[in-house]
Amino acid sequence: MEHSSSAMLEVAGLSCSRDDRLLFSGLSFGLRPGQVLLLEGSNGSGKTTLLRILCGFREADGGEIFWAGRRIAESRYFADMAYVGHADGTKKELTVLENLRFALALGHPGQYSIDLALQKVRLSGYDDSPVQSLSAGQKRRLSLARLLVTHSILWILDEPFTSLDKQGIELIETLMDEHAKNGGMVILTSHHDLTFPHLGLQRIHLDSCP
Ligand SMILES: Nc1ncnc2c1ncn2[C@@H]1O[C@H](COP(=O)(O)OP(=O)(O)OP(=O)(O)O)[C@@H](O)[C@H]1O
Repeated sequence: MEHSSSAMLEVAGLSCSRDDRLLFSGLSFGLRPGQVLLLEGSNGSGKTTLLRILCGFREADGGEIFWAGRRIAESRYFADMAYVGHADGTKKELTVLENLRFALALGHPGQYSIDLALQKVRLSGYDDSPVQSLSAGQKRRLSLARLLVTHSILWILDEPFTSLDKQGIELIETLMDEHAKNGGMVILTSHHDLTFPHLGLQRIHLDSCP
């Protein structure tokens, strides 16, 4: 099915209930290259659930999601999108380097080499460390390096600031800004406001949906 919109990602009339509790319905928004969308809402309002629907891990009860005018299942969406969730998506028994090589083998090369990405997230020198020996914040930095070594247009980030120190928070904001300026898109959840003046920042507050 073709869908005509100027947005690259178009969410149309999405609804979802869990345990007979309506989380959202008729949720519609569009995202264009260069835009960042911040999903806000209180605990249990459905932010993670919405992200999991956007990642294809969960079916919505109603509505459609389009990527470049096509239903996501009929598009390049899953090749163009990268998700960093609560679990970080790293393999704990592998080393930092092995994790990044693994990510690269599954995706297309991104803007950064592995060395540069490790420098960027300040994990240089940890190449041969097993992930299970890293701190929570270092694991989060590794999951960001994964985003940098592979090419994806849409980053979907669930609470990316968790476990990060002040410098780590600034790093994510800088990376998101660079990604958006390069024509990428970001959807993130956060209980903290962004401190960076992202151009094209959109907000959706799930407590006010429906
Ligand atoms: N595994 C699950 N099984 C059943 N219900 C769940 C499950 N996970 C979440 N829920 C319910 O779905 C609703 C939305 O949860 P969700 O995790 O999407 O909220 P959230 O906005 O991300 O919350 P938080 O800010 O606490 O991370 C909540 O009412 C929660 O109880």
